[in-house]
Amino acid sequence: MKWNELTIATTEESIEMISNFLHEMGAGGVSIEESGTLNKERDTSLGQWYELPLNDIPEGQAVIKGYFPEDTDIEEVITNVRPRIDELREFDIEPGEYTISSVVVDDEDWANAWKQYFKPIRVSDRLTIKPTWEDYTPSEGEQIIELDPGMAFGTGTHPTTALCLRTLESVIQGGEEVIDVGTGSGILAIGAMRLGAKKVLAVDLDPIAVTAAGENSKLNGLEGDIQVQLSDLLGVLQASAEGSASQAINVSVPVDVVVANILAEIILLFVDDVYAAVKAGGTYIASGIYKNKEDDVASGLEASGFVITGRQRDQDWIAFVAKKPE
Ligand SMILES: C[S@@+](CC[C@H](N)C(=O)[O-])C[C@H]1O[C@@H](n2cnc3c(N)ncnc32)[C@H](O)[C@@H]1O
Repeated sequence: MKWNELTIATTEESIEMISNFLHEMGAGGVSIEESGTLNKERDTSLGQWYELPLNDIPEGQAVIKGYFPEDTDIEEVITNVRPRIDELREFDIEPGEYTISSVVVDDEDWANAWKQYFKPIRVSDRLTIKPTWEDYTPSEGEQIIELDPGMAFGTGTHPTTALCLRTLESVIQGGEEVIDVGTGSGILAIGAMRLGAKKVLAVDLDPIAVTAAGENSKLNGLEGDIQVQLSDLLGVLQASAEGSASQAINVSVPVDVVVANILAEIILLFVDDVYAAVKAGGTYIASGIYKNKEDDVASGLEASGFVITGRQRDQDWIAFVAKKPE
């Protein structure tokens, strides 16, 4: 298979936002090269994976590459991404005199290259993410999330994912029913099960993610407990209530916990639907929120009736823990 490789040369401070834009616009993967990557801690890095710099990248600069399926209208992606990059200046993020270019590459050129940098990561007290191709012996009490993210988002290296896993660890007591919205590789659904949840309904709008999450659930022997559905946000719940869903869902709504690692704009779009889908006393973990949207999301959560009980932070990202009052 061939891919459109879209390369954006910009500043290090723009990496987080531009990587997210590329994911949102349908990139199957994003890679990042920046100056001095060799000296940086890999488990606190942003983006899907980091490459060692092949060229000399000047201090403070970065090269971000997004990989789009061959049939993508790449000119349209470029047209759409430019104003979003320019807008970063309004949030005090300076993308510099960035450049954008694209070439068509073969699958093999990139699809496997990143694997050598994806190593087992202890992401929280109890959870370790282990790539399928790595050998790893867990210590006592350590729970393993076996993962081959393929082209779906969710290796665990992104702060927004790590925040969700750490928060799930404090929220899941055992026996909960959970909905994971925007499951990507299925990493949060598997994490929730490893922490003691009873069942997870995992949804994503992207068919690549649905396939990856299904395969990863199987890899972990959890295909009977995690149901993966193609759904626009919580649309599947409505379809299920109306009797038009393709199959019965595996959780009883309202559920104990909803977790969503999606950008702030989307979190705000469906906050009332989440409120309806969570039990009184239940928890909503809302992640994917960049610092400039913190106040908007807090207001949106409170306006829908949630009480914010925690804000976890990692770098410039925030995950909210919100409770539905009893
Ligand atoms: C930031 S990734 C999170 C992946 C994984 N849950 C994690 O924490 O690493 C966001 C995911 O949300 C999915 N997504 C975006 N918009 C969506 C929507 N409207 N409905 C369902 N999923 C959506 C994307 O396809 C992507 O897999």
